[in-house]
Amino acid sequence: MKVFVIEDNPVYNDYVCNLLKKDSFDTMSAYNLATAKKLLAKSEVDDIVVADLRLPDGESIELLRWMRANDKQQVFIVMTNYGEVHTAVESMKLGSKDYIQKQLLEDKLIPLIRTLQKEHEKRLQWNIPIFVRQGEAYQKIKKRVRLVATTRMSVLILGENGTGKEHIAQHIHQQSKLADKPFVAVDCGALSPSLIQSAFFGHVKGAFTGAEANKTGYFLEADGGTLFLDEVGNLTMEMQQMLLRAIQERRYRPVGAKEDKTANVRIVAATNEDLQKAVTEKRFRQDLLYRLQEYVITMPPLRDCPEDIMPLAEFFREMANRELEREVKGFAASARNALLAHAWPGNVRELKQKIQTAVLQSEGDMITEADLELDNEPSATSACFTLKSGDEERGRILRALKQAAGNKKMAAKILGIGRTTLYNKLVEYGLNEEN
Ligand SMILES: Nc1ncnc2c1ncn2[C@@H]1O[C@H](COP(=O)(O)OP(=O)(O)OP(=O)(O)O)[C@@H](O)[C@H]1O
Repeated sequence: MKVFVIEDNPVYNDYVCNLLKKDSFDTMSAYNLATAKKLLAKSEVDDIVVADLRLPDGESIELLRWMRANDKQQVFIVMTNYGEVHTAVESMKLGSKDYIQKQLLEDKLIPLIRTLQKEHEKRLQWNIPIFVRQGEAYQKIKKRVRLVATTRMSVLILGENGTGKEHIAQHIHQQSKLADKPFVAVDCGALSPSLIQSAFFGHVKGAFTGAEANKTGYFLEADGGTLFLDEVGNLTMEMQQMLLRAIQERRYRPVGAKEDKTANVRIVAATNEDLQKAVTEKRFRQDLLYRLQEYVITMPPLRDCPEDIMPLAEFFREMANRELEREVKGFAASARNALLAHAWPGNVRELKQKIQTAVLQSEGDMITEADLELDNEPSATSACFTLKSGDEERGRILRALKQAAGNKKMAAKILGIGRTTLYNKLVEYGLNEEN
């Protein structure tokens, strides 16, 4: 998946691309409509276009029209300045997905793209095969899933973006007694604050302007089954209060209704945020957090599961071969090393994307390091090698050494730390002799 940035000001174009690259998105730039059309001729269905409203050779709405006329249905986001919102809204009638004010771009662009990406994944979700990971950390998670699945306890799944939290939520549902009932996933970050109450609880006809018929909310849709609250840290305080009541008292009231309904769902929530910190900052209710975290499952970042990287990569290679009708047979040694050394800030999602791109670009039987387009500088995420307990840190170092077959330079790269730091840690943990 790539993001096409169409913006005539080169400095601003670079700024947008860098913002996206920092979050491990691939980008392509165009500075006018003509080049944009040329680039888009080779776009994939899951690509996204972010375009300035006005370009030197026309308006980006023209580009959108051209795309739709040429059966290019990619998501289109318009960037606007103050005062241009009206035209942007017009563009949405033509099928652009959203618009974003340039003044708010830094905060809004990445969350918006993530939401759109997830919507795309969701449309494909039920066709997606899942690889059963065998790594040590993952085995522990499977055990925790098994233990909690058959209870009615609320589960909070923690972990960085792309670690597979939603899959775990689905496993919990599938292994529960509610498996034949619905699993409803809600992206709490994507809901408009003005409609959120109705989205969760539904509304009755005439409850507010535009409420032309009764609407079923997520609670009723998931009745008897599992309600999965993704990015739960993004809920407004008001919504948190209503959710707490629904969970605690098992009752909720549809907007405009005269009576309560019974809430009969099991709640599984996920977040990549430190919710305890959000509580301290008064952005999240402590009482709701207690309710959500009756049982906690923490997904490790992919860089902490080096033994899973190659099996997952092989799995995604085969998937990509099937989807793209290619016959790429494996990975060259340098590509393997690069995969193992990369810090994977975007976790499994990033690995999947990189492999898909590599399969597409590969010219021979084997994927090369260049096909992967990895930037192997230790990333900001991997650099924060701050571990809570010595045992955990020791374990991570041992796993990295095992994965790197004892090569300390490679192990340091996998851990995202310098070689000197690794040597110091080996001495500290008495590992310098055995390794
Ligand atoms: N074991 C696996 N086998 C196959 N694909 C996987 C596996 N784990 C994760 N993925 C893929 O990685 C991507 C991210 O997974 P998922 O949406 O579950 O992560 P997440 O932690 O919920 O992400 P976010 O925090 O962004 O919501 C999806 O495309 C998913 O299909």
